[in-house]
Amino acid sequence: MYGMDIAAPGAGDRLAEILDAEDVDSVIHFAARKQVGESVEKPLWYYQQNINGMLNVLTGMTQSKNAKKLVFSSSAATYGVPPVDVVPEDVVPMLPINPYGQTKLFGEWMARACEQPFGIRFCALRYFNVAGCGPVELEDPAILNLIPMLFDRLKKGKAPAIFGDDYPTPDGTCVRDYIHVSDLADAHIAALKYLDRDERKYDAFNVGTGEGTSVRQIVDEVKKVTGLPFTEAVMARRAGDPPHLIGSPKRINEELGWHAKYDVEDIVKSAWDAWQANPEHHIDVATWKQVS
Ligand SMILES: O=c1ccn([C@@H]2O[C@H](COP(=O)(O)OP(=O)(O)O[C@H]3O[C@H](CO)[C@H](O)[C@H](O)[C@H]3O)[C@@H](O)[C@H]2O)c(=O)[nH]1
Repeated sequence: MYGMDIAAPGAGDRLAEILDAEDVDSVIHFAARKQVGESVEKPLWYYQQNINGMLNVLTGMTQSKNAKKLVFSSSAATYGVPPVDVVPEDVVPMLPINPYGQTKLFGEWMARACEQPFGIRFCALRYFNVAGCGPVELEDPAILNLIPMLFDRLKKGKAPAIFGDDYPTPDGTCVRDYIHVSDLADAHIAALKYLDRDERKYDAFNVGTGEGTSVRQIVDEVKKVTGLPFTEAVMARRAGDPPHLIGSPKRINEELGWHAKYDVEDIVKSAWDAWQANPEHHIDVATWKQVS
């Protein structure tokens, strides 16, 4: 294990040394800032973090002897507000509506530009909304996305928040395509195998299910799974949120042979099991009361 700030000056040179010392042939670049709302508040910091991070990863790879395969964590946020309900990879125009999505789209361009001159083999996985947990020991302790944010409010006895219910969607709340983190992990293995092929038709894949779930439906699932008798609160919209974002999995199904195995119930249940297994997060369901 090597620790480093991938966005810091000189990180590319240091990375090249590590890649060669360990004889690495493939890189999965996960390290980035990923909060849509925060990116709207701090755009320059997002550009600094995510673009410099990608620049340094590519610098390290181009300088190294063997590290020429790259799987990049891209995002559904690259699509902005797509003109179709279920978005395929080749939809145009791609117009991200927040700095986070812009950094991911630009990251794809940067990697693509390095293919021909440096022999980088690249593929972008455009994650839709990753949630849930595999083994409970691998819980993501960060409270940065909808399901952990709902649990966190419950832990504090507060009403879980719905950010806006006046969107042009069936129940007025934002619709997303939720993908289990274990399915996402499998998609990376499939992508690495794909990069071994000399003939590759595509370099970007949605990691989605083609199914949309609204924030209110997730809240209802949380009620069912936790058994907690809470009342949610509707708050103001959050800046930078598209009304709906659902990914077509057709390309990744056909080209990579990847299919999602888990549904939204599995996602919420596995997230809750991991939350409850963590002593710092655990909620005593029998005595729980909503205080505000
Ligand atoms: O307490 C909360 C938290 C979130 N939301 C809503 O729930 C939806 C999902 O929000 P998340 O923050 O969980 O996820 P995002 O859709 O904003 O973003 C996620 O998916 C994106 C792609 O769609 C990016 O990949 C990004 O990194 C990833 O966090 C949004 O409508 C958001 O407004 C609430 O209503 N209440």
